[in-house]
Amino acid sequence: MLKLHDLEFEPFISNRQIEAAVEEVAQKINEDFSGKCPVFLSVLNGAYPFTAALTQRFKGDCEVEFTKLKSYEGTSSTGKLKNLIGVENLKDKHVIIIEDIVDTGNTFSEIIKILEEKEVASFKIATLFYKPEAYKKEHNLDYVGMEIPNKFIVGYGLDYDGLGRNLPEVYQLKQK
Ligand SMILES: O=P(O)(O)OC[C@H]1O[C@H](OP(=O)(O)OP(=O)(O)O)[C@H](O)[C@@H]1O
Ligand SMILES: Nc1nc2[nH]cnc2c(=O)[nH]1
Repeated sequence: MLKLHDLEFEPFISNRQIEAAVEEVAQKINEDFSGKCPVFLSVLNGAYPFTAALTQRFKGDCEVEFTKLKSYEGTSSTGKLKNLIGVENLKDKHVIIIEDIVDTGNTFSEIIKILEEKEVASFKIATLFYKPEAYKKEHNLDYVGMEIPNKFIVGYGLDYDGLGRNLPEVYQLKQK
């Protein structure tokens, strides 16, 4: 059992399972981007462990950039999105957006809108976790580590009001 602030969480996905999912995504990206020099665009804060694990497995030249856009407060999506920072110099680049999780898809679709204005050569999305039951958008997700049920999770980059990002495994909110 894990307690963060006022909430209790229970173990859900082991570090081993996460590593296996990262490996699978990395293999596909290596196949698709062989001989190319993609820009991995990591969406802070949550994507930092996935970004490190994924980019270290990339065989070849690549760039790694970081961007930030906030949409979540507490345990539910607020739907209010802020601006994207750090996306200069992407013109004519092959961009792979790295997310820790795609939930409603609001964050991802906002990023797409902004990238389309940046005249990138192409873009794909790689997300470690995906909640198909919560996803409200049409856009196809290119690389998905793991599909999960529509439950609030923490760990491996994901936080509950600032806590839990450092955990090497993932926990889910405990049912009351
Ligand atoms: O698909 P959505 O419903 O938009 O949710 C996904 C987003 O929520 C989390 O970010 P958050 O805004 O909590 O910021 P953080 O990564 O700094 O915790 C996560 O990292 C995704 O970017
Ligand atoms: N910590 C956390 N952030 C999220 N952002 C979107 N979905 C989630 C989730 O399940 N957990």
